[in-house]
Amino acid sequence: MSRIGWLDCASGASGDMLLGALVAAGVPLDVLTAAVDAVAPETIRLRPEKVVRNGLAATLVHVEGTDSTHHRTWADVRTLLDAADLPEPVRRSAHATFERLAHAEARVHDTTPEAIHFHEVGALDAIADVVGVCAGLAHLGLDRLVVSPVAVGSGFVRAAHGRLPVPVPAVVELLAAADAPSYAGEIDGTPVGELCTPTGAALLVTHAETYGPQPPMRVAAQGFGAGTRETPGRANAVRLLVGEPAPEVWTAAGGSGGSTTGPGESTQLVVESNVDDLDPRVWPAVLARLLDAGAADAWLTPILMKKGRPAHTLAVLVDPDRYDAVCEVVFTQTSAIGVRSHTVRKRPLEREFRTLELPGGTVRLKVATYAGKVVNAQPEYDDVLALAELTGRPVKTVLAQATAAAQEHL
Ligand SMILES: O=C([S-])c1cc(C(=O)S)c[n+]([C@@H]2O[C@H](COP(=O)(O)O)[C@@H](O)[C@H]2O)c1
Ligand code: NI
Repeated sequence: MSRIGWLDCASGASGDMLLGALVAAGVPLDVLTAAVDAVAPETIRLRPEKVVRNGLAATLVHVEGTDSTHHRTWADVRTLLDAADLPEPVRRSAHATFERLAHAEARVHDTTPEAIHFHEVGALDAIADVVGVCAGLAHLGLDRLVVSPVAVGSGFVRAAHGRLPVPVPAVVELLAAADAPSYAGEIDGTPVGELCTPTGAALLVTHAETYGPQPPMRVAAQGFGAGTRETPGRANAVRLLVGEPAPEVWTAAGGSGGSTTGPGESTQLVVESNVDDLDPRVWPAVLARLLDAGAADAWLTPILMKKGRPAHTLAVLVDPDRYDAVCEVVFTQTSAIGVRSHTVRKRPLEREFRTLELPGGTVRLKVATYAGKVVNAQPEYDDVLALAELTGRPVKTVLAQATAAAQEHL
């Protein structure tokens, strides 16, 4: 089963906030501690605390310990990571995170990555943040991580470099190099300080596959990772959602993208597969089972496939909540070994059934209205057939009578 994650960075992100979000979303603390112990044995301790940020329950991970070295070069950090007993994927992503930090710092200070002296971000606790987050994300085994546009903050912050404007230059460089969208995240135009730190930004851009709103997903876990500060008017926390990807859904809210909606419009999926090796006698049963499984419609289109093979495209129109049931029918009743799907907008006319009184019995009439006027009135063919059989009259005669009677409803 594939897994995806979404990071909601509406209050920014830092290394310890991301650690908190991972723990809150269900990553065992031991996973993070093992990675931290590998780079800083007996020096750094992770202590989770349940806190409330603006009314929301969140996890604050305290990164505690002492570290007298505050000026590590990128080479020093690399040596530390290389010497650590870390799983290879964790080491690789920690490397990549610091490499991005080194390149960002080099651009800020107009020097080379190798010449960079990390200050705060080179301290052991920051290195622990990085390996802890890399280990936590590796543990989740996500197929993709989507990151929201990042609130970076505004105003000024005091750091080893002195008073820095927010977003701090390293954060700007990190996000710019990854083409990641960001914004101040101010409330009512009031400067909010530093919401996204360089370590947070480096971790985001190293792990993000793409940036944007929450992708369609079935959420299995939600975790808020708290920052140390309490910020008025917002929960100072980064949020992680973990779940299963869901088919893309078109939102019927209208507005964005110039979409217009009509009465009764809904989003549906068209699920398709090209099939060239099913005995054609089986298809009617397949279509019937798809309708039984909740499909709104199911049909076949003859096609000529690669290598000149005659085949059919099976297409199924279905509500997103019946998608799984339809896939089950396709996979168990046909020889298809995969399906593709896309979202479509469905606009139905209002319709109702009326009854036609005909010689020997009744036939249902399906009446469709548009803008309050009847635009279509069609006798139900199954009823016509049944009445023809019941009365022993030709089907064409009953159909002609029903069609004539339907005219009065138009
Ligand atoms: O350590 C370094 S080199 C550093 C660079 C910058 C620049 O933007 S340049 C900013 N800071 C500030 O340090 C603290 C801690 O950052 P973490 O990423 O370790 O959380 C933070 O306020 C940064 O803005 C450090
Ligand atoms: Ni710096």
